[in-house]
Amino acid sequence: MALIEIPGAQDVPGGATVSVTPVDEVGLEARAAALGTRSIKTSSKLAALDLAIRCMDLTTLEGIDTPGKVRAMCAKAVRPDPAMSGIPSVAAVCVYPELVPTAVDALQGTGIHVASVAGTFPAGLGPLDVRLAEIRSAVAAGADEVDIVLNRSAFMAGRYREAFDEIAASKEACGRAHLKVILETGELGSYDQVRRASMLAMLAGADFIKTSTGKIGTNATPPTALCMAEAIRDFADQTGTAVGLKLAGGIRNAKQSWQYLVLVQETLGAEWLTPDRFRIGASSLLNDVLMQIAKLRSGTYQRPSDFTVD
Ligand SMILES: O=C[C@H](O)COP(=O)(O)O
Repeated sequence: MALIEIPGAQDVPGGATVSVTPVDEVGLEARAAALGTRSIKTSSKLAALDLAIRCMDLTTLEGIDTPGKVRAMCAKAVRPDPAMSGIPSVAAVCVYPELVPTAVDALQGTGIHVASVAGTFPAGLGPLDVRLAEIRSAVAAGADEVDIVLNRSAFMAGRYREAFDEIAASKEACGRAHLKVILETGELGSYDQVRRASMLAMLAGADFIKTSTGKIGTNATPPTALCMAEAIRDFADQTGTAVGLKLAGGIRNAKQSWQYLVLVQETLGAEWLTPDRFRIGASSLLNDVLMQIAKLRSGTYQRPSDFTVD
């Protein structure tokens, strides 16, 4: 059982030195595959899809995003399908800092959170003072949640203290806003590194750990999600602190979302299946979830053209 060696980590309020056990790659992939084949009853599927919407960060992170596009997305976040009764609102919308004021204005009074990718997303390699200023500015504009990217350059070079200190500084810059730390697991190279990065981010103060930016070829995968969920479980066991899990990148269909819900329930328990502890970040998932709900309710498929664009 190896320890992350972060000088002074014991001084982090509420923190402790956290052990990092090596990951059994074969066993992890086998467990993730087995969880993915669990059959779910129709009534449970409807409940799972309702939960997937309530835990969704409806996202647009394109260079061509406009206030008009964000306003339309916010309307969909509040009422995902005005034609169907009983469809909940999503948990949050996620936008670039530039568009936070638009989202805040559009969502006023709805209870839907505004999340923003601050800190020179998606590389997260701008000067630290620039990254921290961007975080403060997004929060000042009304962001409730900030998604930053782990400094993989420092982490992969073994400069754990630097990566840790940057997350801790970002947490401080967030003030009242919640901090999500994107590990960009597709670039970390091994499950051991995913587990180490998860532990480091949690120890540094992350409120959520998140798989991916959605900007590289490898996004959230079931084994990676399982690896992070197990790290969260072990961190909670060792420190008493419950950190949330956000799965993001390439989650496009309802089946993926209920498979991930099963994985989280089986690993972390039902108490993690709330928007406070679980999120799915997605730009193109909501319509498939709505289509599956309509199909399960009526027995027939609707056409994609019956829904507004995600
Ligand atoms: O944080 C969320 C991701 O950027 C969304 O990725 P996606 O566009 O593949 O759904």
